[in-house]
Amino acid sequence: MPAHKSSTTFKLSTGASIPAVGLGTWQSSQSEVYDAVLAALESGYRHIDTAYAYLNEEAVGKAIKDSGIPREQIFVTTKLAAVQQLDPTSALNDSLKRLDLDYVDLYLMHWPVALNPNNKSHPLIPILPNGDRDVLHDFDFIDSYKVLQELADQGKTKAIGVSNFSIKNLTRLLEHPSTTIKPVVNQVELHPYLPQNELLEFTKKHEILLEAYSPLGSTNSPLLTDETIVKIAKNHNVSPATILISWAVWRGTVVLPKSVTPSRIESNFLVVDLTSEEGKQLDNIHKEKGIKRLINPKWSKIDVFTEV
Ligand SMILES: NC(=O)C1=CN([C@@H]2O[C@H](COP(=O)(O)OP(=O)(O)OC[C@H]3O[C@@H](n4cnc5c(N)ncnc54)[C@H](OP(=O)(O)O)[C@@H]3O)[C@@H](O)[C@H]2O)C=CC1
Ligand SMILES: O=C1Nc2ccccc2C1=O
Repeated sequence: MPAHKSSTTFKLSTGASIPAVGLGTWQSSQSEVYDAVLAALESGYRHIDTAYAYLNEEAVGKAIKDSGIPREQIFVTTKLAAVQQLDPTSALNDSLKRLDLDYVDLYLMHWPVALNPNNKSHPLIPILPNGDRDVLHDFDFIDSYKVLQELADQGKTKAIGVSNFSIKNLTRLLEHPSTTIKPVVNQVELHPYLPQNELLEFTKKHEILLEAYSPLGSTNSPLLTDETIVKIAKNHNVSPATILISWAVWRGTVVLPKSVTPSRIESNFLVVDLTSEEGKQLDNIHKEKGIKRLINPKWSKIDVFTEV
């Protein structure tokens, strides 16, 4: 089949459906994101990924409303920022107000880390005089996850999940006696230079869906000129981005390409059917190129991606 609009949905462990391709909105300003969300919804997207930390929830919500598409047909995710970890209830209430929605479909803990909300040096990333992030080292993500469960019980979010969780942190969360609602997804960086094979196997076993962030390699991506990806794209007469998005869906992960460019928003909603040979070639790129993690903020002494 030639390139076609994505119609794949996955099932969350709650039973709800989630469209495989969603629009990413990190680094999309309020004015850009309004047009981007409208263009995406017009192209057929029904899944938008935002976060308090992206400072664009108002415009995302306004575009959803102005699109005229019934609310229940759009899957909306927002996230609890590190600086909000001590009060998830107020954080979600405030996000819902900014989005002008009664509920979100998915609320994610953005990072397994808390930053000091009383340090006013920066509204999102407070820093200490030595320049380190003002991390609350006594914080335990188990405590804020308990509150996320209450928010799900209250219906303010249809589902809860996590982001940037390692196997070690997921295991601890799943095994903790206070965990009564499993996270439905783990949103992590995922592309051929960081295929996350062990995490994918682990999450499949636990019925947790992986969501691929920075699937195109984020800003100034080396993936878009990678010779294997370019060759497969030429075979299908599509852009390298379409191959990266198709590969993510082929592996059974949600994929969240960001764009504020109308033509890219439209083409990023297209997928092609990869042959198993092409899928394997994409799976194997990291063996030659090495593993490259693009997003790894410094959380003072904490390395959120360390497995030991
Ligand atoms: N949970 C988390 O911690 C994180 C979540 N995310 C989520 O994942 C989303 C995607 O990740 P992100 O880091 O934004 O990066 P992406 O991998 O989606 O890449 C976005 C970049 O690629 C460009 N681009 C988009 N489409 C194409 C195309 N078809 N051809 C060439 N270039 C293209 C965009 O430019 P332009 O916009 O100018 O078109 C932008 O510069 C985020 O927006 C956010 O929603 C991201 C990082 C961390
Ligand atoms: O969504 C995010 N994108 C990022 C990029 C760099 C550091 C943190 C983040 C996010 O939380």
